[in-house]
Amino acid sequence: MLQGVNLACVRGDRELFKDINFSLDAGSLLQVRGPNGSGKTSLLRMLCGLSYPAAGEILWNGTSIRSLDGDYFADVTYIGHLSGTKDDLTVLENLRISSALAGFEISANQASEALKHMGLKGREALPVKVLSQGQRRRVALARLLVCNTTLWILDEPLVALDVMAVKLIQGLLEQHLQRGGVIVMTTHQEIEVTAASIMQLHLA
Ligand SMILES: Nc1ncnc2c1ncn2[C@@H]1O[C@H](COP(=O)(O)OP(=O)(O)OP(=O)(O)O)[C@@H](O)[C@H]1O
Repeated sequence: MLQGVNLACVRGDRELFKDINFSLDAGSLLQVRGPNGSGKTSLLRMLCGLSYPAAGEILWNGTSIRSLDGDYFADVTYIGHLSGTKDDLTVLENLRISSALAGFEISANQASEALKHMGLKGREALPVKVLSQGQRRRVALARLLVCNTTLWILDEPLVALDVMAVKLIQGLLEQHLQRGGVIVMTTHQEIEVTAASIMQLHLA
């Protein structure tokens, strides 16, 4: 499904990585690891099509993502390390608007259900600015419950989450993989996810 072929990344005058290769089939998870500044976020942004590799090619089902454009974006959910929530909008509005921007219009009821699942029942009408960091992260991650995409690209999804929320997200990741989804994620911590294939990519 997703292949990286001889990928290289240059930022400013630094080459962050080169000759990165991987191939992910349905049900596979790639965990990208490496020290701060090694290029994990840069790689994820490339895989989303938000930036171009300095060399190499990213293929989705055998076709370069450069030539797929909108068709590729419709298959991808990206949740960055900054949650991307809007402070002055309510929790409910944040989820509905971020979903709509990603191409999934959801009703207020669907959003409420997803937020309840994420442990945010009763907070739907609060502006996001009054939430804790972990609660903001939950709002961002609630998108995983309402999207219908094959490829999830997640930058540090577990940061700021408590033990229960980490378990919840790990459960969601597992379900996605069991359904034949593909996940690329960065995390500095160990993850407990059972999958047909879990690969690690270490950036230096
Ligand atoms: N547009 C840019 N111009 C110059 N340097 C950049 C640019 N974008 C990123 N960098 C640099 O590239 C390096 C890698 O950044 P990146 O965010 O990919 O690292 P990371 O591995 O995700 O780090 P962390 O673990 O701290 O999140 C950093 O030194 C960063 O400052």
